[in-house]
Amino acid sequence: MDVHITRSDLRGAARAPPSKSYTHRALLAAGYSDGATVESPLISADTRATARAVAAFGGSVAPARGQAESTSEADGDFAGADALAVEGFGGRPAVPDDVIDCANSGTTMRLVTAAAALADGTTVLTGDGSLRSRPQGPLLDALDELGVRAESTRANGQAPLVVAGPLAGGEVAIPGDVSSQYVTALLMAGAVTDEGVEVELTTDLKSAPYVDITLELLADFGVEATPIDAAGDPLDGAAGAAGFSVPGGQTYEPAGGSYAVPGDFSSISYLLGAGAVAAVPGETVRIEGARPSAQGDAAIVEIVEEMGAPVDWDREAGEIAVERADLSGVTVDVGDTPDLLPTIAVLGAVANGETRIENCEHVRYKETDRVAAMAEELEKLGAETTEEPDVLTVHGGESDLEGATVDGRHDHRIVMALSVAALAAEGTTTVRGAEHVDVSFPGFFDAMADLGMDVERDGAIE
Ligand SMILES: O=C(O)C1=C[C@@H](OP(=O)(O)O)[C@@H](O)[C@H](O)C1
Ligand SMILES: C=C(OP(=O)(O)O)C(=O)O
Repeated sequence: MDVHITRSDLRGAARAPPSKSYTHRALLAAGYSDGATVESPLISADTRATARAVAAFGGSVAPARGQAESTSEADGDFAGADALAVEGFGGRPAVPDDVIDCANSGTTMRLVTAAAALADGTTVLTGDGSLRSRPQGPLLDALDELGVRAESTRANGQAPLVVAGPLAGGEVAIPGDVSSQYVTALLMAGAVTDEGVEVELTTDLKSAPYVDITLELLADFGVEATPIDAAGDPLDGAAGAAGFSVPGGQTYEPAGGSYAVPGDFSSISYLLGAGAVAAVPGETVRIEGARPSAQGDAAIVEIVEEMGAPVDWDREAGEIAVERADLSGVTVDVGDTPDLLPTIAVLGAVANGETRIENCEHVRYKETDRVAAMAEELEKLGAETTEEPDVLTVHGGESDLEGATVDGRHDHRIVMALSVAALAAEGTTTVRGAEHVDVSFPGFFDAMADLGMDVERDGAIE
């Protein structure tokens, strides 16, 4: 689907969709339990992939409330559901009847690979072309070190993957600079092994707040896991950890049998960015569903403020109000917040002066190489950029952005970030592949149109 966006001013309120990261973990944690309800889950292409995996392991996921009448439960679409009832597989995944298709979702593939290692038999995992090009090698090596058969069918560290358990637990070393999802995967599975798992990091951990999300969610499901320093002493959070320890033989069980998913700050970044570049002067764009949680991407609030836009975050009400302003360039380290890179790059293209996005090498291992994608697509809109292996510099203010046809690169975040850029570009911008917003923010264009974005959509949703 192409969308055609014409420069427009925004006003009013939008609701943040529920967090993708928390929804994946909550569905799988409920799968590891004897059953639980996941309240206000994100219903999207990626989280449906995790729901399918839970079902493949012998659990089930069904709408508990709010299911649209036109949607049958059996097709796993869950459209309109505002709670999902999960029947768990009780810590012992069954051997799946079929290949598990993780579609476009890296989180699903990593978390489900470690879950598959618990099964007494063989699981095969695959995904779409993007996912089959992303790195899985460090997780496969870790599982192999723990005595599980874990292979890439093409022997290139990429899916399709073959995993044959069962995993008993043990000690394992893994790099932390490719994906934090490997650590999350080992901790979630490690809790139900006989021996528990000790993970030693062989490099610094990137994307550390995502492991904090995992630790927070595990605690809410009654599961203990601890970041440790080099001496093996416990730490408060994942930042600076030398490793992690999760005792085995634990049971997943959320208090009261249910778990509520908070709003998604990566998704909020587009709404906030849109307000900062395109709110009607003197008015605000308001974002609801923005309660604090462990999400590192909440840093977008400070970044937008530092760039010069007035922002008011009422944490208790979970509401952020933003005004448009003349933005100035900033230097941001995205080691902890890789998913913010496309949004910050767009804000940098609209701002005056240079925006340096540092420590971003791991942002190249996502749905696409997002460093190169943003550098190249923003240039089509007239921005100047410089790309180094781990730094993206956007030279803002050189000239006004001009509408053009840009490629969303089959990547939801590139599509949404470029759509925000289009709000500030002269004339009309066409964003190709806009249907990919379905991965994390299916209602993105509806929310933007409600705020006043002049957007026309054409072509069937694939
Ligand atoms: O665990 C998670 O939910 C995620 C972790 C991050 O990936 P990496 O740890 O691979 O950087 C992030 O980019 C991804 O969107 C979601
Ligand atoms: C990289 C992302 O997700 P995943 O790793 O789950 O594909 C993302 O949502 O930006």
